[in-house]
Amino acid sequence: MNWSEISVHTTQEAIEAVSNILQEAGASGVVIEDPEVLKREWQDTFGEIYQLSAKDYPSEGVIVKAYLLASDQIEQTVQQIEQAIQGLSAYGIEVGSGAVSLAEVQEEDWATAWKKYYKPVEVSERITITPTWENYVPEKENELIIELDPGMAFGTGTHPTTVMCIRALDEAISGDETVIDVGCGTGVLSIAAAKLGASSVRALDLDEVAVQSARTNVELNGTKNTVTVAQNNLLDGIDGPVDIIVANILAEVIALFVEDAARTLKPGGLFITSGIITQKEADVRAAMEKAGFRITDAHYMHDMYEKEDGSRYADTDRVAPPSIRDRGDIKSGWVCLIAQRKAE
Ligand SMILES: C[S@@+](CC[C@H](N)C(=O)[O-])C[C@H]1O[C@@H](n2cnc3c(N)ncnc32)[C@H](O)[C@@H]1O
Repeated sequence: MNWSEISVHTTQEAIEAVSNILQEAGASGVVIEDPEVLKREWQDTFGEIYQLSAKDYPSEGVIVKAYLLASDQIEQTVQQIEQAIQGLSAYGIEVGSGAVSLAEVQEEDWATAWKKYYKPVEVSERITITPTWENYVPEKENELIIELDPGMAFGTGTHPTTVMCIRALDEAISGDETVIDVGCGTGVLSIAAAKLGASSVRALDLDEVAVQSARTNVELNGTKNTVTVAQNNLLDGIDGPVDIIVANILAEVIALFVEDAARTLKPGGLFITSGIITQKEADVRAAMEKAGFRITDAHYMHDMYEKEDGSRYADTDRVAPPSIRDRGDIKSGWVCLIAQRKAE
């Protein structure tokens, strides 16, 4: 399989905004080549492993890279990306040259590109995710480690939506819960649920590549006795009742199975959903309430905020300060909704 690698030469300030544009164009993630980060944190610690050299990073500015399946439409997509990037200056975002370049990569190169920039990250109170090729040593007592090799499936564990789901699982699981993970990707949420203490987890995905990847990662993490992986469309043919359903999937897809989720959960059970952009939050809330859920909590991670003067800025911490959230002027970002099935 061939992939198109789209590289954008831009500024630190524009990273989040450019990443958003690339994701809207269909990329499931981005790689950021930032010489400051590479020089400061990586060369000393990981230099030998990653074998970084000057050609790996730009001499000035930042390169944001994304990968899309090669297609006849790619030139057109690149033009749209260029226009969207130039349009950012209208929001007060300095994009630098904003130059966009295109290259073809083979599947093997793609895997290598991700591996180079993926490092251990503490995603929740108890869970740290580390790539399989890192020799990570736990830094605190009771730290739970998930080792992942994402390969071609979605789910390095570091996307804001995945992080919010893991945090919600960390809060919800105290021991012996039964869990279903709809759209498991690499299996990261299922493995997290098992490590946190769930007694049984069903990991489901429609995509064969994801199913294979999840199986590999479940085994790698020693969670095979707790997690079963299967190819399945949403909750079709799946029986409950279970304590928790987690689904990091687009809002439009959540709407398709919200009633099945209610059917498959125990009364009082939790439906943890992310993959919802803020603009779709109200629709998902309405669908959940109609299906018999009560929304008990909502978490947000944002890519961009609007200042009072109307200009926009990217938030590098990716967490909305309450002052901004309360003013309701968030323009783009992700939501994680936690809903409880009402007792009958
Ligand atoms: C955003 S990824 C989430 C992966 C992982 N759970 C995580 O949080 O990182 C969404 C996943 O949903 C899967 N998916 C999409 N539509 C689906 C469907 N109709 N039934 C089952 N899985 C689906 C995709 O293949 C993909 O792996």
